[in-house]
Amino acid sequence: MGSIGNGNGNGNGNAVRFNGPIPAARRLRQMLSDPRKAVFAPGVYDGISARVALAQGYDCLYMTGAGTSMSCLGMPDLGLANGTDMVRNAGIIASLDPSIPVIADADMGYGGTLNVANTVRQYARAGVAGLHIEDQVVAKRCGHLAGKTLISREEYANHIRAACKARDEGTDIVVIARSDARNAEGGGFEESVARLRLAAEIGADALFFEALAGVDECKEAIKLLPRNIPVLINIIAGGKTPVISFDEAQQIGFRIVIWPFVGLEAAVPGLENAYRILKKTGKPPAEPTPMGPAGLFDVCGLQDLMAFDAAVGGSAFSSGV
Ligand SMILES: C[C@](O)(C(=O)O)[C@H](CC(=O)O)C(=O)O
Repeated sequence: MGSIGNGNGNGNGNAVRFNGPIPAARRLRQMLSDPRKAVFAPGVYDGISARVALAQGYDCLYMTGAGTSMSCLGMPDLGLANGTDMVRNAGIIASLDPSIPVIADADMGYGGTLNVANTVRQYARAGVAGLHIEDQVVAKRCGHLAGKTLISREEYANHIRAACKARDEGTDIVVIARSDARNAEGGGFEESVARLRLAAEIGADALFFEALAGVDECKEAIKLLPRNIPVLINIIAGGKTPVISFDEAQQIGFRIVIWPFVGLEAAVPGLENAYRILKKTGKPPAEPTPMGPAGLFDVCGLQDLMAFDAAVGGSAFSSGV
């Protein structure tokens, strides 16, 4: 069982071995080991959204799977992004600042127990600090949509066991068990509680109760789930869960707060507006003041890259850009 805060995987003889703990995962475990503080993780969906969020000084990021599907494939969150799409995006985001832990959506682990274990290994190798695995079928959908189908409790238990066993091969990656039972066919509040308790017994490091409906239900969930294990709340405007602030979530007892769509909700109207104005006027919008290529590239680390080149004796940028 991966215990929050110890920073060690407990290797198992036959398994694939890694060279040592992943710093970002260890950092996330440290953050989760302080019961007085919740982890604040804004959603990012690609390299530039991660850059913009990092510049604001967050100490953790959340890679949204829905956002990955939309930004990388132009598709809604209907299980169309596969493991390869997801691990690639997660690796890009996690590599931008390896000292800042990234919690990444890993959907249902993309198949059976072997796929789940492989997903955990690949995310760990990509530098992801934590990931969540849910109990929907492979043809999944966003947790806040109707018509979700669950795998059985037994199968879910096997998947969480597989994720924990892969984690224990020597990485510190934080395994977050998610249950979508609350608003799925044949599920319900009690079923989510039962599944998350089971996941905690198996060895999950944290729990994600998807689609909690209402503040009272949030409080009830915290009361019913094991005290010694962090619980994540997923806040989406227009979703099932009430939009509460970080402080309110923390007060209720949540230990990880994610806002998957905060960046996308800002970006999409901005893009729509810019493309509309360009089409209508034949010119890009004058407001906000265009940043220009260097300004945009600065957001993506241009200055650091130029400094790196100079530090190793290069002159590629000696007369500026
Ligand atoms: C958290 C989530 O898995 C995500 O991809 O960000 C989604 C968000 C969404 O599609 O509303 C989920 O809640 O299923």
